[in-house]
Formats: sequence, C-alpha cells, structure tokens
Amino acid sequence: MTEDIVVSIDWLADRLDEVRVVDVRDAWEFDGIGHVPGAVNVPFDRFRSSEGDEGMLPGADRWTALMEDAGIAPDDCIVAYDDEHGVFAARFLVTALLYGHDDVHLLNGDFSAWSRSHETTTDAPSVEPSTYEVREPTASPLVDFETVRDALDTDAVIVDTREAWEYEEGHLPEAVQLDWRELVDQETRGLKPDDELEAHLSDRGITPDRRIVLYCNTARRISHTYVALKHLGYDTVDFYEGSLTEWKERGGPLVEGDAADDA
Ligand SMILES: O=S(=O)([O-])[S-]
Repeated sequence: MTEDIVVSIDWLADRLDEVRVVDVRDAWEFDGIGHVPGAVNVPFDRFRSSEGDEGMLPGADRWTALMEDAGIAPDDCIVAYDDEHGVFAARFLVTALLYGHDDVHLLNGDFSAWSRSHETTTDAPSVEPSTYEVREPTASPLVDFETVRDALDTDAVIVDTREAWEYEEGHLPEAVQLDWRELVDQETRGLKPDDELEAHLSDRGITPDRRIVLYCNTARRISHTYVALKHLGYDTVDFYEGSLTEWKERGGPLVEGDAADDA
C-alpha cells in the first residue's frame, strides 16, 4: 500500500476503510474525547511490560491477545497514532515490527492534528476478534548490551534521545545528544519537513552512511527517532531495547557533563 513508515493525515483520511487504525491513548481519552472513525484502542500501558520478552516488550502471548482482541490480522495495514506527537504510537509501531508485523505506519501528526481538519467520533468501533500469530521479523534492529558496548570503540554514532539535563547527568561515552522532540514540528505535531530533518541530523553527525545506535531510558523515545530515521531512508539503525535501564544495571560506563565537554 505504501512503503513509507510514516503516512500523512490526508493519506489516512482517504483510506479509512482499507487500513486498521490503532489509537494508543488511554481508554478514557478514546471513549470520552473521541477518536478517528473506525479506530481501535490499544492503550500504551497494555503493550509495555518489564516482564515481557526483552526490555519493555510485552511478550508474544500478550501481544497476540492484544491484536486478536483488537481484530487485527497479521497482514493488516496498521496506522497508529497518539496525542503526543507520535512518541507513544511509535513505540506501538516498533513493538509490532519486532513481533513480525511488517505493514505498520505512524500517522504524521497526532489526534489533535487530525481533529483540526477531520471528523472524530465517540462511537465504539465494531470489532470482530481475529486470529493472530507473531512472526520472526524480516530484520530485527534490536541490539544488546554487549553489542552497544563494542560499538563504543567504532565509528558508530551513539545517539541519546533524552533531554539535555538527563544527558548531562550521565550518558554513554561520546554519545551525541538529540532530544527526540527536535525532530517534531510543533505546529503540525508531526515530523519536520525532510530537508530540515536531514540538515539538523547532519549537524550532529547523524548521517545515513553511518551506523546509528539509539538509546534512551526505556526505549520509548528512541522508537520515535527510529521511525523518523527509517522514514528518511537510514539503513543501519540499531535499537537498544535495554537502553539506560539495562546499561546501568550491567555497569556500563557513563560520562557526566554536556555535549561540549565530550568534544
Ligand atoms: O522515553 S523513555 O523510555 O526514555 S522513559
């Protein structure tokens, strides 16, 4: 349907009958404030668990049950959205990819952006439970502690997608700080235009010819950056699911201070 991992509001509006729309906001928002017509609700806290398969992945069984309850089949084209510039929806998207669901996209702009120009509803969607089976992902971007530690001594760009104050309190050696929100356009609530993104990333040395390794605290914010880089065509983007939570538990080296101190 489309190869682009990010789809526009108009693209979705033209295909509401063809795709499965997933709203990852809390149930009270979905029911009370309204949602995109036909959307199903899979709240963020239902697909995050520290007791799942790895990091915050919920586990194959829980994921399967969520997809079946939402009436989603393995080959459905999914478009996910939230009301937080896409960062929660991006986590849904990456989770789906890691459980082998290939045809999954992020709405470029969130519920607030959609509702400026398109109809919303509080009608409950009619959902037929599906049969779902997780699959091996075509290619997994997941990397573990050892792989990230080994990458420290290479040309890979390690990217910390947290806020500057968090970075200053402790970051991986030589990591580049890129708050995920720097890629967001406050007006459209989606990604900035591609040329702006490319220029901004390139200023930090984050270029498509390099291997990129992403981390944050619990792999939520890197999900958004991952989607943005994939949208721009970056090939090698490593996704450290354990992120700083595991890094600290395993005694990985940390450096204090701002980006200038590392230069
Ligand atoms: O977004 S986060 O996983 O760093 S809390």
